[in-house]
Amino acid sequence: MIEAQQLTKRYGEKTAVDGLDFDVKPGTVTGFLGPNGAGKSTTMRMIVGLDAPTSGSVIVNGRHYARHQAPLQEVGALLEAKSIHPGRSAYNHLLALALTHGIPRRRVDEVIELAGLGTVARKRAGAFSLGMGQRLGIAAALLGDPQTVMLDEPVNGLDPEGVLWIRNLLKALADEGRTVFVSSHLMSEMALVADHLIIVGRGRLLADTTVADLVREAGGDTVQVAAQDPARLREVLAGPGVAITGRSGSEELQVTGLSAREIGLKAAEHGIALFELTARTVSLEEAFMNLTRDAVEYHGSTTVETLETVGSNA
Ligand SMILES: Nc1ncnc2c1ncn2[C@@H]1O[C@H](COP(=O)(O)OP(=O)(O)OP(=O)(O)O)[C@@H](O)[C@H]1O
Repeated sequence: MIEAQQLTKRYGEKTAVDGLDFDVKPGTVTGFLGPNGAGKSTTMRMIVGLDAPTSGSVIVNGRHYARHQAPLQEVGALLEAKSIHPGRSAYNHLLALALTHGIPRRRVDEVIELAGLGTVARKRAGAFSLGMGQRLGIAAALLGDPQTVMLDEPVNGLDPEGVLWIRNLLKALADEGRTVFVSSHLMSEMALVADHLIIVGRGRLLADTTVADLVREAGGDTVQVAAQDPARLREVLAGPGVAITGRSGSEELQVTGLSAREIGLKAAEHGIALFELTARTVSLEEAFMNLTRDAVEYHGSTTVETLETVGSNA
């Protein structure tokens, strides 16, 4: 469990993290999202005591990181991959970490196996590809068999097989009851792996929600309908949990609370002709863009609207 209370970090004039309150709970994968410069890495650094908060606090498994007697056995973190002596082998790197933290030697072999590094474990880490370096960083994070695992951009540099491996690993860690906190810019990946999301922008909390709720709030469960007799269709669709909007005089309606299939069946039952029946799918990426549009620190020259137009023509 990670608990942040009014967590704040200022660097001179710059407020990198601004009064964050959130809990990361065990047993689920929690995604940590935000545009570039939103304060994710600074928050993660404060969680493991690499940066001190200007005010507020963050505790892991009930204590400040530095107060844990065996921190590697409490929190495993991947913050910067490849912060490894380039001349040392992966095995020796992990062994040195294990020996200095009271972790048995056999655990080194276990995490090497777990991270799929068996064939390269005796090679110099300096010659590792980005993906191998990520795997080694993850092996190091898991070395202490920690209750809380925190990974900053773990899929960065991994090939498709590696991405799948990470996805399964994160889910398995959460299924074992661990707290899993993971940042990524890859929304499609987050949609597949995370149950819960903490979203920040300009250091502030923008959302603490589930993937499903975020997508739903962005209009992800709306069905667009065009009918010959929209007034009659409104009557037959009305019911608990169903919301229908549409301009008066227009044959188009937007319906939430019913699937396209349910609407089609009801319309057929009452002999109402439909001209359109389209389930609106909103990706996590679109929902994220809607939420963070005003919090993006580094704007490119291409607007979201342009991207969407290009996408729909493709
Ligand atoms: N040591 C520092 N000194 C001054 N400013 C810093 C320092 N570290 C971070 N910042 C600033 O704090 C803000 C938050 O940075 P941070 O790296 O935490 O964001 P992030 O969400 O991890 O970004 P990214 O997605 O690009 O990795 C940025 O504006 C950054 O420039």
